[in-house]
Amino acid sequence: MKTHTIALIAHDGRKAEMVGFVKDHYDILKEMNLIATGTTGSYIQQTGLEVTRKLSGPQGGDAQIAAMAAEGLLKGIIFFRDPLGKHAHEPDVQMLLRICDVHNVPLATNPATAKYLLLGIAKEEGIEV
Ligand SMILES: O=C(CO)COP(=O)(O)O
Repeated sequence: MKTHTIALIAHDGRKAEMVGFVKDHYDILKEMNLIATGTTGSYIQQTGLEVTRKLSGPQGGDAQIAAMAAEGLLKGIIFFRDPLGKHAHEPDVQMLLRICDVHNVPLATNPATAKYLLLGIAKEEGIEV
């Protein structure tokens, strides 16, 4: 049974990067329960991975994932933010980042860090990589 859940989120300007990252780390990710914001999740599903989709970010998806982090339900979050874009739901984005720090939830905001996050979780959980 998969006991480790991670959340995947990407802003529009970084969705292609997220899909590439997911394809590159398919074998580790398929051993984990995946949660994603709505649109990011539909892209990830196209790679063949199973993912539970929450609401789209602007509709409250970041807030739903933050709630899961606060409840201790997530091993980590990979959130490829667009550092150059402006978002109507920026307060939700900031809230998610803050909740990760409050509850010491591993958070990666770029592929280089996300790789180490996945490798760390895999090692801790005894997943062969
Ligand atoms: O807006 C997002 C994160 O803040 C992502 O939401 P979507 O995956 O629905 O595009």
